[in-house]
Amino acid sequence: MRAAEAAGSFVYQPPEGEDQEFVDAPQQPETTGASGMLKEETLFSMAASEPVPAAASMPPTAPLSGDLLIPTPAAAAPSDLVKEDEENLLPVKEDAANVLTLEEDKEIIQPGAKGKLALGEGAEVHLPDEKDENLFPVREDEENLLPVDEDAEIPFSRGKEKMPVAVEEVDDILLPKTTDKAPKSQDDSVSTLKDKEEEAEQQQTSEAAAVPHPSASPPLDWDDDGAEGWDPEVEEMIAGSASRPTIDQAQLERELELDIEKVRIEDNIDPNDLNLDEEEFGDKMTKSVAVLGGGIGGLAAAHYLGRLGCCSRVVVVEGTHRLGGWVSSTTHHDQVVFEHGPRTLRVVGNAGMNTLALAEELGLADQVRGISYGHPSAKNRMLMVGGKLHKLPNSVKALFTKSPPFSKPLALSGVRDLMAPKVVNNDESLFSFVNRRFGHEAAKYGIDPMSRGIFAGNARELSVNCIARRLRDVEQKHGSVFLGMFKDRKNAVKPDKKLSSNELVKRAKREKWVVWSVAGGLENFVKALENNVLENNTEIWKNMPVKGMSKSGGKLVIQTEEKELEVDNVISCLPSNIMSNVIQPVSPKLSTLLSSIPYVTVGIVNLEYPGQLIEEPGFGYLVPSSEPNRVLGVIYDTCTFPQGDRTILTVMMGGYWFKELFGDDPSLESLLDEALTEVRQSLKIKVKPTRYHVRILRDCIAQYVVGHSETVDSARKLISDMELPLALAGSSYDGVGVNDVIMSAKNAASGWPASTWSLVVLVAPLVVWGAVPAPPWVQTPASPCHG
Ligand SMILES: C=Cc1c2[nH]c(c1C)Cc1[nH]c(c(CCC(=O)O)c1C)Cc1[nH]c(c(C)c1CCC(=O)O)Cc1[nH]c(c(C)c1C=C)C2
Repeated sequence: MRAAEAAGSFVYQPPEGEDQEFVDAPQQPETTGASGMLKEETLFSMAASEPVPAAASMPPTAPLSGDLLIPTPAAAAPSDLVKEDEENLLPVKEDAANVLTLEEDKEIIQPGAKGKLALGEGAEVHLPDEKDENLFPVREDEENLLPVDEDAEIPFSRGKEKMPVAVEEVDDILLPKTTDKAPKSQDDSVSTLKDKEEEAEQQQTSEAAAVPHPSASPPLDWDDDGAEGWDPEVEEMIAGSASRPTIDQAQLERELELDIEKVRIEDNIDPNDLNLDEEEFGDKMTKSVAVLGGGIGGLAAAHYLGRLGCCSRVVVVEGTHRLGGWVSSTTHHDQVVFEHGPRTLRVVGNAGMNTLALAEELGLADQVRGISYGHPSAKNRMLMVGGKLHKLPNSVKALFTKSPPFSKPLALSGVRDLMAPKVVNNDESLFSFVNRRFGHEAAKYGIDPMSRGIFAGNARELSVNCIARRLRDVEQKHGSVFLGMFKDRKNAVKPDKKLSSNELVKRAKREKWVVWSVAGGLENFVKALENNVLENNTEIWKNMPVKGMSKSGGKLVIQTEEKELEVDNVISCLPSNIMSNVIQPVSPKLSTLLSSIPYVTVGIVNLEYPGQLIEEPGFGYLVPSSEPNRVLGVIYDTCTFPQGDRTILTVMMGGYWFKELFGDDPSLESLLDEALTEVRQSLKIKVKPTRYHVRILRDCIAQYVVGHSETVDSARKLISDMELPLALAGSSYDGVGVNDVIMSAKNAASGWPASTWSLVVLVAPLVVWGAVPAPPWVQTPASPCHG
């Protein structure tokens, strides 16, 4: 269960006869995920002639699109729309642990908003009023234009002209813990703070701002980081294409101990295939396993357990009515898809290949849509600096040319790295590392926006040791990153041979995909995973938030509101902040460690406009934290996957700066206003969106701050010392990307002790996202995006 999933959702359905006023009124209820699966051409090459339904064509009973914040006891509703009066609230029962349960299938009249609410998947609501007919007409006319004058009030402003706000909040109602960082000083303006920080950072050239973590242990040796043995029979087993192997455990152990390095380099082991020795495997045949959390990690863990066929019982325990966690897609009545969380998956690296292989296994091969290396979305990554969009250099030649906002050719950063002195430390921030090795601009316009695009986080706090460990390790070993990567290239993680030979992976290589998604939205991946897991006789308990855990002999007992579950093993794919509460009765120390991992909240606004409005096609743009813009970045969704003659954008905001910029509890309308202002000012899009969707993802991305590796290692060591039959998996520990989460779940399911090894995969997104093309040392044959 994810924090957000505890919130539940509902759909607003206006009374008959009123909805025809809305141009975005769907002709049939919107769906999420596979239930709204699209045909190939629908999502990715929707006929250009397909009109956005006009107001007059709307059937009277059509539900309206848009989402509404869910008023929960733990998270005060940030929208007037639901705060207005008590009667507007959904009928809920609040249980002992402050968990909101929605009474499904009920419709209630919402007097304040002239409509009735009905529960349903997709958390949709639209609150019409008399003025709605004026909103969002499809035809272009004067009224569609937003005022150009920046000071002028835009027609979306709250209190002026009431808009049919389509909003939704996904809140952590189990643990209303806010870890967003407040500004260091309430009195200091953001820019003053930034100026001071920049001054200090510019001076800091050879001194690392190493911040040793209180529990810091000596850095792990890279070479110990995950390579053990490999047995082809075992690999066959985990791949599901062989019957249960007979393994000579002693021989396997000898091989593991004697030749770790050789095996790793020459045979491309799949570390996930380890630990399936006969004894343990035989043992597992009778074991029951609870998988906590039905996000992508929990489902993947259940899938791999099912594939191993080694457990007597597998139960996925999910706290909400839906699966998939932050992966969430809405399919509208006209088949237009909005993504509210992750939307594309990387191909690069073993973790990338593993997800592709999983997609194939799930029967999704012909639903997969790849974006090739030469595609504008793959090539054109932009930065918004000084109110202007700057394309990041995307060729080797461009590295030797001065390209704004960089004041010098980027190649000079490499030269600087060759000369900058090595600084010995245990860990430091990403910003500090890049600043001292590659210079201030590389930090300011490179790692800073990248950290916002991946972690929605602050590069000045994220850990280099954890996120770009290999770069730091080679610096420590060889004194320079470039030199070190070159000298150390043999030790780079090799592409897994078995994964490389997967048909879908081969296709991705052939077609040089960089990223991919699934027709109808990424949530269809979740649905396919769910179906697969159910076929394997895994039980899925929904609406069953985990309240606590206790030990019973060698077993663990999972407590939910309704029942208890005693199992031999537990794989927790819960976010660490939730798991921290669950594990408290078993180990307060473990609970404290887990609660120390911070999270950030992201505001997501999907905007849809008629026609093609993007002048320079690309993936979208990121905004460095030094810029005054109030958003993290904007994604050009329909540049990546066109959906007919419309432009769909996603504006991302908040993250580390959420509270500082928007307060604890901003209204969803205010976030919509922020998004529209950004799009108007930066992209000069002045027409009204025809459809939009606002969502706040509370505590959605774990922040791997300086010392994170030590925290995770300590947590896992404690579990091992206490001999708890528990594995920690998911985005709190081994990487925040979907690929990383799936790999982490696979490791947990196969019993391979998770370690910081898997964090190396995090280097890949940095390259994918880099201000520079991948240097030769990361151009592995498994990386089709880099040829
Ligand atoms: C909820 C918002 C998220 C932001 N980052 C992530 C989420 C879920 C997680 C994430 N985003 C990316 C990565 C690395 C690549 C990967 O592992 O898949 C991770 C872990 C990269 C990324 N960021 C954005 C997109 C469209 C992608 C994938 C495509 C690509 O690399 O080309 C956009 C984006 N995400 C966030 C922001 C602020 C942002 C801004 C434009 C936060």
